[in-house]
Order: sequence, then structure tokens, then C-alpha cells
Amino acid sequence: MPTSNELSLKTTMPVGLYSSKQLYVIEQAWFAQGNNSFALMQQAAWQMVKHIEILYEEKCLNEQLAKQGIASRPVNRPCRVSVWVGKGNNGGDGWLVAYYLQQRGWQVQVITVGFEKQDFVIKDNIESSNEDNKNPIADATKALQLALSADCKYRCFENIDDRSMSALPADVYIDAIFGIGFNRAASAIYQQAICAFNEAAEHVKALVIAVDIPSGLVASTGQVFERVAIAADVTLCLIARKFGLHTKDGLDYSGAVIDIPLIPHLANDNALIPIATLINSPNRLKPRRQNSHKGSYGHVLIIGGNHIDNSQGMGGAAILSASSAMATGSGKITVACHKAYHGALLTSLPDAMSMDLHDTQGVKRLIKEASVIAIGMGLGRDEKAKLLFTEYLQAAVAEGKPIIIDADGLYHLASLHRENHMLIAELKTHSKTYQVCLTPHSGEAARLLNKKVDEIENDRLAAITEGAAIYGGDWVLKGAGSLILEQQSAQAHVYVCGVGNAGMATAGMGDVLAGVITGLWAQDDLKHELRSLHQAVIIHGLAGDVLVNQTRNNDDNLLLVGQRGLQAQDMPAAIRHVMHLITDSL
Ligand SMILES: NC(=O)C1=CN([C@@H]2O[C@H](COP(=O)(O)OP(=O)(O)OC[C@H]3O[C@@H](n4cnc5c(N)ncnc54)[C@H](OP(=O)(O)O)[C@@H]3O)[C@@H](O)[C@H]2O)[C@@H](O)CC1
Ligand SMILES: [K+]
Repeated sequence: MPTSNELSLKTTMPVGLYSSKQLYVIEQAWFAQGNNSFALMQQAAWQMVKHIEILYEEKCLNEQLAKQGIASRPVNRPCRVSVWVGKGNNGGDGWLVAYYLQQRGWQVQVITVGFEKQDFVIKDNIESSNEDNKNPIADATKALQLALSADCKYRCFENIDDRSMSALPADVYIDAIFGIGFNRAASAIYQQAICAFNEAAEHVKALVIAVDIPSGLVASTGQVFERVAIAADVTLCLIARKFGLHTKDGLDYSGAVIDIPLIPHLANDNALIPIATLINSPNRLKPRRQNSHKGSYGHVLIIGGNHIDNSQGMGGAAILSASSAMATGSGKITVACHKAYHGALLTSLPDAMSMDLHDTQGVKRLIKEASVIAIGMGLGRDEKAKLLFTEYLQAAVAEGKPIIIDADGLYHLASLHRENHMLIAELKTHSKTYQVCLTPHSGEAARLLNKKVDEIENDRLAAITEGAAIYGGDWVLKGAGSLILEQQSAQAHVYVCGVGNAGMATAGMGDVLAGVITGLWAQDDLKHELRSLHQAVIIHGLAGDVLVNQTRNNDDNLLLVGQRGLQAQDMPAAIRHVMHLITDSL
């Protein structure tokens, strides 16, 4: 039985995410079994039509409710739809959606992009348009023919003089310009079409539904070129969930995603193992044993918070990590930071012990004692800091400790890699036996991989995979739809974090995440899965969501904050709250 606590956190099943290449493999495997490709397109379109009708009705009911305080079925409103189609099979889906909606009484207007006059010549025999099996868009051509034969009204985008919104009034806008075949920056006319679509739909406050994936978004990477992509309210995702819907730009353009699986997957085919798994829910925790003490929950050592001579101070980074580690429930904590911050540390976290960062003997003694070591938050980037990093990392490796490397630690690690320092190989070997985690954002990942930030951002999955191959260990590549790579029984598995919000894009949030990871890892009363890296990232994301969403009870008298103004220092209280929500009651 779920407890009342369980009920207040929405739980969802993990979802496998696929690349375009895999999608084509799935489709082809289906056709190779003798299944008809046009029939699949018809199924896709018909199921989408059912969703479109329900989504439109829901939208109308919600509007009624907001205006009149009451909503009643059936909704008596005109159903006008503007379907924008490209030349590929995504456009084919669009033609069929238009065809079926028209059959169901909708007022339909198709806007074509990239078509030529001869494409609209009606053929006597629709089947003949599918004669050439090698034509990859034979189904799209057939769909177009079907729609034309049913007298679906269409206009060519290229011929519309007044592309302003009033020229295209509709209640629902359907985007079927590009699907999973979109793989490079759109040419000018397509860019204009996508922008006109967005403007028009926004102007008339239409419901925007993307077929399979918003046009302009790359299915395998989540990349959008020059911010030109359809901004969908809902994406009707065909066959299998695309990786790009959930990371990088995908989150800004996809809206709500509804799956239309259509065909069974052949699970035993290696090509069809998802490239990543979307996760939204943490694993639940058991209550602590009564017969336990602080030593039962680990000793965290945070090494960071330096004060560079005559320069910036970064004590806050280590303090934020420490507070967050403590908030996850670790037993005790020591912060090795610059002496200048000991007072501040004890004021904000009296539970912590402090150690002078520059007392190398003292810190090394602590490394021996601690159960987990996190290093790098606010450590500084000068030569002295680099020496400290190298010495402490070496000690942690020699002592066989779980290690989290963050922020300035990653900066030094990249330098050591460039120098071919033997510590890199030692760390990699160490990571095969002990937990090691690197937590870069794309700037830090770029330095670690000696690449440009754009190269990292344009293919985040490739970047995290390459990083783990070079340095070893588990990785978090932070950013919208953070990626988590875990080495599981000699195989890497990638997760995409489906929680968290843009309010978390502020200074100190990374220090908080490093603290959550460290704090969880220290608690070895928890089974591996319950203190895994992906569990830590989910807890961190949920804590951010708790602060900006109204997930607390009204009588909770804690102040909610919005995305603008959310601060890292708000997080430890929210982390404690999430830990409480995910722990079963006694
Ligand atoms: N097969 C089936 O039965 C089923 C298919 N399904 C549907 O098919 C969709 C995939 O169809 P698809 O492979 O035809 O790709 P799609 O994205 O429609 O268009 C590719 C076209 O765009 C062009 N193009 C690409 N990038 C461009 C750019 N930047 N700027 C300009 N042009 C660009 C590209 O040109 P090319 O790269 O060849 O030069 C090509 O002409 C899938 O998402 C799903 O909706 C479902 O109905 C299930 C059944
Ligand atoms: K689309």
C-alpha cells in the first residue's frame, strides 16, 4: 500500500529512448516481416486523429472552465485545422491526418512546403504511385494522392503572399514538415515556413501538435539549429520515443509527449536496445535501522572552497556541497576548505567539521578515514590548487575511496590529461573497482575532451560516452535533460533525467548536485541502486521542482519560489523534503 508520502510524488515508468537510425531499423524489420508500409502510415495517421480530437476537446473544455467556471460536453466550436506538410514520410502522415480529419467533418487546409507543381498532378491509379519500391517517399506520395482525390484543400507555402497569421486561421495547427529524417540546418524556405507556422499558431492561440517530432529538432541529438523549430504543445511520438525529445533543445520544443507505439519491437535485436533511458522517479528508500548511529551512514569529506591569494574566494561552493550531502542523510561530514571560510561554514552548517585545505597531512589523514571524497568545488584553478588536487586525488586513489570530481577538479583533471599524467590511467583503473564520478557541464566536458562547447552540445550522448571511455567512471553531463552514464557490469548505460527545471540554471547548483551524490554514496546501508548516480540526479532535480511547483501542502508554511530567483541555498531544505517523500514510513 502506498503511504500518504508516496502519493505526493508522481511516479512514472522508465522509457527507452531511440535514435533515428534505430527507428528506421525497427520500421524496416517490420516491413521485412511482410507488413505493409502504407498500412502502417494509415494506422499512424488514424491513431493521431483520435488523439487530436481528444486533445482539442480538452483544450476547449479547459478554456470554458477558465472563462465560465463550468465546462460541458459536447464542445460546439468549429474544428478548423491547418496541416503543414513536407515532402518526406512525415509529410505523408500529415496528408493522411488531413484526409481523415476531413472525413470526420473538420475544415481542413493543408500548407505544403518544398513541393513542385507536378507533385500535385492527380494520378488515375493511386496504387501506381507506389510501384517503385525503392522510392523512399512512395508512401508519402500515395498519402498525398489520397488527400487530393478527396479534395483536401491545400496551398503551397511558397505561393502565399501574405504569410501573416490572419491568412491561416485555424484552431489546431499540425506540424508534419520534418520527422526523423531531419538531420541538418533547414534550408531557407523551410526556416521561413517553421517561423511562419509558429507565429501564426501563436497569434490565433491554436493548439500545436507535432507529428512524431517537432520539425527542426534532430531526433538523435535534441539539437535545434539557430532556434528554428516548431514549438509544439503536444508531440505525438510514433513507434518509439526519440532521444532528442528529452535532452538539450528538445525540452523547449516538444511539449507533452504522447506515445503511439504502433508495432511491437523485436526486443532481442541488439540494434534495438535503447540508446538511453528516460527516468523521472526515484527508487524508494526503506526507513533507517533503529539500532544505528552516525557511523552507520558514512563520513563525507568535501575538498574545496579555496581562497586564491589576492583573488576570488569560493567558500560557498564547498558549503553548498556539504549542506546538500548532509540533507541526503549522510552520517557526518568534514569540509577541507580555506581557513577563511571555517567561520562561515560553521555558521551555516554547525553539523560539519572543518579542516584547513592547505594542511596536506591533515587532509590526507581525513582521506584515509572518510567513506567518500568529493573534490573540486571552489578549489581554484591556479598552480597551487592544481598541486593540492593532484596530491589529494592521488591519496584518494591510493586509499581505494569512492571519488566525486567536480568543477575546478575537472579543470585540473583536463590539464593532467593533456600532460599525459599517470594519474589519469590510475584513476581509470581505480574506477573499475571503486565508484568514481565526474560531473561536468558542457564547458567542462569540452575541456576534458579537448573540444569546442558546441561540439559537446551538438551530440551530448557521444560526448558523455567518449568522456567515460577516456577517463573511466560514471558521468553526469549536466544541462537540460542531464545525461547520466553508469558503468554497469562492464557496459555503459545512459539515463536521461526527466525532472528538474530551468530555475536550476544558477550558480552553485552543480555544487549542490555533487553534494547529493556524495551524501548518498556515503550511506552504504542503502543498496547500490538506491544510492546510484541516477538516483542522486533525480533527487536533485525533484528538489528543484519541489521549490517551483506547488507540490508541498498548503499548510506547509514554507515559501515557494519561482524559476526566476531560485537559489542553490534553497536546495538543501528541498532535498530533505524529497528524501522524506521517497522514504517509506515505519
Ligand atoms: N515509412 C513509413 O511507412 C512510416 C513513416 N513514418 C513517418 O515517416 C517519418 C520519417 O520519414 P522520412 O524518412 O521520409 O523523413 P522526413 O523527416 O519526413 O523527411 C525527410 C525529408 O526531408 C529532407 N530534409 C531533411 N533535412 C532537411 C533540411 N535540413 N532541409 C531541407 N530538407 C531536409 C530530406 O531530404 P534528404 O536528406 O533526403 O536530402 C527528405 O526529403 C517519421 O518521422 C514518421 O513521421 C510513420 O508514418 C510510420 C510509418
Ligand atoms: K513533425
